[in-house]
Formats: sequence, structure tokens, C-alpha cells
Amino acid sequence: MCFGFVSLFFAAFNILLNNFPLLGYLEIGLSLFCAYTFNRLNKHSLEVWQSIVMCLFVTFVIVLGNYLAKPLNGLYVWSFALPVLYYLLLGKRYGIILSALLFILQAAILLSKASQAPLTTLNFSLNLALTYISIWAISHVFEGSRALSSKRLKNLALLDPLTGAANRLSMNHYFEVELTDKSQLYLFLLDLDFFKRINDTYGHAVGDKVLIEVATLLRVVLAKGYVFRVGGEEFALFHSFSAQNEAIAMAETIREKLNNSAIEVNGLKINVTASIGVVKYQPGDSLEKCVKKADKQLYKAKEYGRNKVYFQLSERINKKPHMA
Ligand SMILES: Nc1nc2c(ncn2[C@@H]2O[C@H](COP(=O)(O)OP(=O)(O)OP(=O)(O)O)[C@@H](O)[C@H]2O)c(=O)[nH]1
Repeated sequence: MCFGFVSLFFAAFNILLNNFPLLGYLEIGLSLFCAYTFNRLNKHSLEVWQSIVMCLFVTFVIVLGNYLAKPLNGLYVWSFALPVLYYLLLGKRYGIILSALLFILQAAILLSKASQAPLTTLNFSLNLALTYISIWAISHVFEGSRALSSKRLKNLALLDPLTGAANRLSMNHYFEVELTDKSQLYLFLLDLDFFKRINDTYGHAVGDKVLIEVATLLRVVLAKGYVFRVGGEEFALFHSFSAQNEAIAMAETIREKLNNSAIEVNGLKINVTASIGVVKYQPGDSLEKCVKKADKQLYKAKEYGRNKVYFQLSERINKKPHMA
């Protein structure tokens, strides 16, 4: 919005006083784009294309202004603000590329007007170049540490610290925001059987390691799906399948893999089994409802002996659950 107001001010200045109508109209366009972006930002986060257009638009206006105006007007000083904008909006990779490009462009334009004051002294040109490079370097370092802290905070908020699997909060975000096509979505609710015995027999630390191994195995077997740890020894798995049989087969594979392979922890071979409740997403169902339905199937798998997969397409369509 700040860029929008500044741009509008210069538009009036360039059209009414400076006789640079082309630049003035471009600046009006830029202010409109800034207002549009500001308005959208109130409802959604900025999309990459909007950030790119914003950076390129501002750059074009400033470079064109520098090209048209005399160096004495000092338009080139606006270039100092641009590395900050590039890094803020586009991150380190594009920040470095755009800052370098701008430096080359502006230097080439200013050098082509080198005979015009105040660029006649080497000191002045050096000061300009070094100030730009300093601001660029600070933006680079700052964005690097900002991105790292942001990633750490995100991991803290969204990942389960023990297994590294995504947590319940991530599951809500994944279901509500990221998952746009749920038409072929299946939810598996998996609970390890008699996990308390593992803790009681081998100790909590070994139990922790078993959970880590199980989470890894689930991620490997599910490959393209998503694994969330939603309770102590309970995991929710999301995957899309084109047919119900594929979903059941995958749940079976997971159950068998756990059943057939002992987990090795500190030289101990520990056998774990899991019960799995499977449901297909029904249009209109909330995540809560989906989980509730899967939980119902999981409960049956536990009740009827554990180490089983129970599936129900929907209460309306398939009254007979699959049982493995
Ligand atoms: N090591 C370890 N154990 C955990 C963790 N979270 C929960 N648990 C344990 O998981 C066990 C769950 O026990 P129960 O709810 O009785 O279930 P279960 O023994 O798996 O029996 P069923 O689910 O009925 O088959 C408890 O002993 C919890 O202490 C964890 O992060 N690490």
C-alpha cells in the first residue's frame, strides 16, 4: 500500500509537472495493482505470481524512470529499496537473481549517462554501488535467518517431535486447505495393538523407538499418501485410490508388513501388530465425521480380535464391512 501511495504521488508529478506521461500512467497502473494486492492480502496470502508481478512492475517503473530522467533527478535511489522488496516477497533465490539484474541494469543506464553530474566523480559512483551492495547483503542475510526461523516454527507447530510425522493440527490444515480434490480420498485410522505391553515389557524409551520405526514404515509403504500421528499409538493415513479394492489392498499391505516384520530396537526384535479402520470420504463430510466413521471401523477391528482391517464404504451404500 505504501508503494501504491508513493507511486500515485509520482504519477501526478510525472504527468502534471515533469512531462513524463508514459511513466505517470505506468505508475497509476502500479498503484492500482498495489491496491488490488493489498485488498486480496486481507483475505488470502499472496500467490507467487502476484509477488513476481509486483517485483517486476516496480522494477520496470524505476528502471524506466532512471532511463528517461536525468541522473540529477535522483530517481535511481529508489533502487536501494528493491532488494528488500525482492527478498521479502520472493525469498533468497529470486532475491539474489533480481538484485543482481537490477544492479547491472541501473549501472549500465547510469554509466551511459556518466558525463552528467553528479556521476562524474569516482567517489560518488563507488558510494552508490557500495550502498546498494550493503543493502542487498543485509537483505540476503536477514531473509536467510527469517526463513530458517519460520521453518523451525512451522516444524514445531506442525510435526510430532517424536516420530517426525505430521501432527493433528497439520491434518486439519491438510484436509481443509491443501486437499482440494477429495473425490477418491480414503482415510485409514491405525492403532497399534497392545502397545502398553511393549512399554511395560521393554520400557518407555524402547516404546518410543518402536513408534518412530512404525511411523517410518508407514511413510515408506504409503509413499504418495500422508501420515499423521493423531494419538499416542494412533496414526491417521490419507491416500487417494481409484478403486475401493486398491484401498483395502493397501491397508492389508500395511497390516501384513507390521505383522510380518519384527522391529529392531537396541538389538531386540519386537513384534507389533495394528488394527486399521478404513473409510472412503463422502462428499460433505467434515474431517471430524470422517475420523469418527474410521474410528467406528477401528473399534470393530479391535473388538473382533485386533490385527485386522475393517472397511466401510459408507453407511448408505455398503452395509457389510470388509474384514481381513
Ligand atoms: N513409549 C510411548 N508410549 C506411549 C506414547 N504415547 C502413548 N503411549 C502409550 O501407549 C499405550 C496405549 O495403551 P492403551 O490405550 O491401553 O492401548 P493398547 O495397550 O495399545 O491396547 P489396544 O489399543 O486396546 O490394543 C499406553 O501405555 C501409553 O503410555 C509415547 O509417545 N511413547
